[in-house]
Amino acid sequence: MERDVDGCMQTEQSLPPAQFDGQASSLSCTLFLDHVGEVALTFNSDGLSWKLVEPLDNDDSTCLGIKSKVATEIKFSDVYAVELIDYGLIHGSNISNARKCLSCHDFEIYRFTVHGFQRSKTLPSLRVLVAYTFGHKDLQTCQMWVNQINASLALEQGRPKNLLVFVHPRSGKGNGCKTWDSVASIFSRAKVKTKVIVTQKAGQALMMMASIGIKELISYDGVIAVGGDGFFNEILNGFLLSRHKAPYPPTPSVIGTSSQNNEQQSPLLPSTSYDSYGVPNINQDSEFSLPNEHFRFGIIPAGSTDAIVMCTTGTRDPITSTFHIVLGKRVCLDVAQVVRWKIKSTSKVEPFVRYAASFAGYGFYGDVITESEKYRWMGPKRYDYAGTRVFLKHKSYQAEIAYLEVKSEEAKSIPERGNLGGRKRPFWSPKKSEKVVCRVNCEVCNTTTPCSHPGETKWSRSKGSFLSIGAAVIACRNDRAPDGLVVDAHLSDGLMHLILIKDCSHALYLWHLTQLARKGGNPFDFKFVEHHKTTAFTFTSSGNESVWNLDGELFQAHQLSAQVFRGLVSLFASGPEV
Ligand SMILES: Nc1ncnc2c1ncn2[C@@H]1O[C@H](COP(=O)(O)OP(=O)(O)OP(=O)(O)O)[C@@H](O)[C@H]1O
Repeated sequence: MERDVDGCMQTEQSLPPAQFDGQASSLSCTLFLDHVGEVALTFNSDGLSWKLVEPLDNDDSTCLGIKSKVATEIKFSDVYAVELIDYGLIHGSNISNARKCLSCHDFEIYRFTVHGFQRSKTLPSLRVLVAYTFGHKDLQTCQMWVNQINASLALEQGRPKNLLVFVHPRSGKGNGCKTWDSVASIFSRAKVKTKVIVTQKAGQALMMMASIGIKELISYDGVIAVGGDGFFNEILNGFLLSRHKAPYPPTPSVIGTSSQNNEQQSPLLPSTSYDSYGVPNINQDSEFSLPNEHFRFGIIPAGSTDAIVMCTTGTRDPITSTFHIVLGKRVCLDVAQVVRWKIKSTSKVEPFVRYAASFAGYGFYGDVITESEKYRWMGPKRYDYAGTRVFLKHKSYQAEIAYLEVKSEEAKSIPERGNLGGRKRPFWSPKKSEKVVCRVNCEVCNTTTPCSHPGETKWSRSKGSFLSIGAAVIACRNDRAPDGLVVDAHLSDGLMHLILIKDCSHALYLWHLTQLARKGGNPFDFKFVEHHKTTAFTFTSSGNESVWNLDGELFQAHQLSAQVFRGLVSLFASGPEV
C-alpha cells in the first residue's frame, strides 16, 4: 500500500470497478467531509467508512450542548445515489469538541455527494434521508470515487429501474400530488424511471391496470400507488382481475344450510380445489405468473387510513416508503378473493369478483363506510364522525357465516381470544395471550405451510344477529387501532382472521371498541366476540340489502364467499420493525 501525491492510499487500484469488491481490495483517501472536517475515507466491500484525521477527544460531537454520535459509515445497501457536484463550498467543521480547528473554515473544492437513508433515532421503522458531501482538490479523484461507488450500487440486487406511478390527487387531505412531489427527486436521483399518471376520477387506475398490455407491464419493475388503501385496492384489482386465474371459493349453498350439523366435515367443493393445508390451488396465467417475485407493488401513503402501509413498513411516512421502493425491498402479501354471488336477496346469481389486501367487513364496518362517503369533504375526520353516528344507531344484522376452520400449532398451544376451547370465560378478562406479531423476517410468514396439521380442516357455522363481521387479511394497524384489528395477523401466512361480533349491549360494544382503540387492549376477550383463523368463508344475509367494506371501499353483497391466496403479490416493503 502506498500514498499517492493527493493523499490517497490505494491497493489494487488498477482493478476495474466490477472487481473492486474483494476483501483484499480497499481504497483509502483523505478528503474533506462537509461540516465535519478532514477525514480518511475508506472504500470497503459493503460500504464507505471514514474517520477524522484529527480524532475527537471522545466519540461524541456536541451541537448546541446536545451530544450526538458522529456518523462514520454508510453501507451500500442504504445508498441510493452518488453525484459528482460542481466545484464549490465545503463548510468547515461544526464539531465543537474537535481537538484542532484546522478545517474550521469554508473553502472551495471539487465535491461529490453520497445520498442514502438511515434509521431514525426515534422510531425503529422510520427512515430519514442522509447526504454526505466529500471534497477533494482533484476532480479526477472525486470522479474515481463516484465511479467506484456507482459500480458497487450496480451490484445491489432487486432495485427497480422502471416504475408505473399512479397519484390520487384527492386522497386523504387532498395531498396526493404534494406527497409525490416530496419524494419524486429521490427517484430521479436514484435513476429510477417513472411514468406518472395523476388520476382524474375513481376507477381510472383500475381500468388502466386491467387494460395494460403484457409487453408494457413487464417493462415495469412494479407499480406505485400514491394514495390510501382504497386507491391501492383499485390498482390491485385492476392488476389481478384479468390476470389471476383461480377457481372461485365455494358458494354458501354448497356449504349447506343451517339445518345441517354445526361442525361438519368439508364437503366436496366444485369450484375451488384446496391442497391438504386448506390453501386454494392457483391456476396461473402463463403470460404473467402469479405470485410474481420480481413485479412488486409500492404504496406511498397519502390516504386517510393507510393501514396497508402501516402493516408493511411499520410507519406511515412517504420517505420510508420511498426507501423500501428505491432500495428494492420485497415482502409477500396475502390477498383475499371475494366473490359476490348476489347483490340483493331478489337478485339472480351472478358471480362478481373483487380482491382485498387488508380487510373485508360487514355490519358496523359497512355502515361506517356508507356513512363516511357522505362526509368525504371532511377528510380523514369523516371516519370518526361517521363511526360515532353508526355506533349510536347500534344496528344488528341477521346473517349466516360458514368458515373453513384451520388448526395450527400456535392455535393449539395458545388459547384464542374469544375461543377458549370450551372453557368458561368471564365476559371480560384483562389477561392477554402471548401473540406472535408479524415483523421484519417474520418466522410465521417464512414457514412453508400455513398450518401444522394437514387435513384438519372443517367447515363450521355461525348464525345469528351480528353487530359486525370482519375478515382481516393483515393486522390492519391504523391511527384508531394502534395494534390493529388483529394484533397477531401476518402479512403472508395464508390466513384470514374472522371476527364475529354478536349482538350485545351498547355499553359492552363500546367497551370492545375502546379496547380496539387502545395499545395493548384486549378487544377479543368478550363472550360476544368470536375469533377464527380461516382460509375461506361464506356469508349470507337474512335481510334484503347489505353492505360490505372492502379495503375501505363500499361493496354491496347479499351473498358472498371469500378465500385467501397466500403471498399472491409482492410489495416494496420488508415488514414492520416493531
Ligand atoms: N381523481 C380521483 N378523484 C376522485 N376519486 C378518486 C380519484 N382517483 C381515485 N379515486 C378513488 O378515491 C377512493 C379513495 O381513495 P384513497 O384510498 O386514496 O383515499 P382515502 O379514502 O382518503 O384513504 P384510505 O383508503 O386510506 O382511508 C378510491 O376508491 C379511489 O379509487
